[in-house]
Amino acid sequence: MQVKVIDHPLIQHKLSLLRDKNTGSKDFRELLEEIAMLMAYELTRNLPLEETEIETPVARTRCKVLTGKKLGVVPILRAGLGMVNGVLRLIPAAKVGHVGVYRDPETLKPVEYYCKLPTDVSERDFIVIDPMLATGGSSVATIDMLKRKGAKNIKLMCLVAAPEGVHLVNEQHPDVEIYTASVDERLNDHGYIVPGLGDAGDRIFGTK
Ligand SMILES: O=P(O)(O)OC[C@H]1O[C@H](OP(=O)(O)OP(=O)(O)O)[C@H](O)[C@@H]1O
Ligand SMILES: O=c1cc[nH]c(=O)[nH]1
Ligand SMILES: [Mg+2]
Repeated sequence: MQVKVIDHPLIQHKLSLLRDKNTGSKDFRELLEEIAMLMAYELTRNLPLEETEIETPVARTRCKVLTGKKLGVVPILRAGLGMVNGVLRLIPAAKVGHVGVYRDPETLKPVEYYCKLPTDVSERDFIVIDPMLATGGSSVATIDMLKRKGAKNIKLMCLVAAPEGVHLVNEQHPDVEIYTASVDERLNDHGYIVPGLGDAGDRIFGTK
């Protein structure tokens, strides 16, 4: 199983608060955004730097700045929207694409309904974001879509993953690195992650 678990104490603490069924939508949204920002810090660890020369109030010096590599963030609607602002706080120059995929509650298969990406897809590195990686169907469908449009370098960032979803993404897209705050035990008979945190979209938007 190829997956990077980000086990920073701040992320783990906030994730535990998110899992609690008594956490309401307002706190859920705030915590999710904070965790997304902390996870983005880890995902961007290897961004390329270049040297430049600047003048401090004291002396001229050489120092490092980002090369300006083009990045794209792609939330999977709806629940992925809850992570966008956290990621953009660290990489504000990233363009945001949107992919609409929902999981049919009977078949658990992904249903695609929207796709709007930056025009220069093939020039960007992408981070696909969604709090939940359950069967993996929605993430695989989104990555398929991005690759069909020309994306070559994609990372997947989710909050909670099931082993089943990690295996499917590894199998279908072995080049895509998965980052998560937790690999949980399993899926239940309805395809929900156990222990998980319930339906992420409904908890963010208060729809249930
Ligand atoms: O790995 P999978 O088995 O595909 O399940 C995960 C997907 O399910 C949830 O979305 P949902 O279908 O509930 O849509 P929503 O975000 O609009 O609520 C979640 O946000 C993922 O996109
Ligand atoms: O546990 C799960 C599985 C799919 N989608 C969710 O929102 N939660
Ligand atoms: Mg949902």
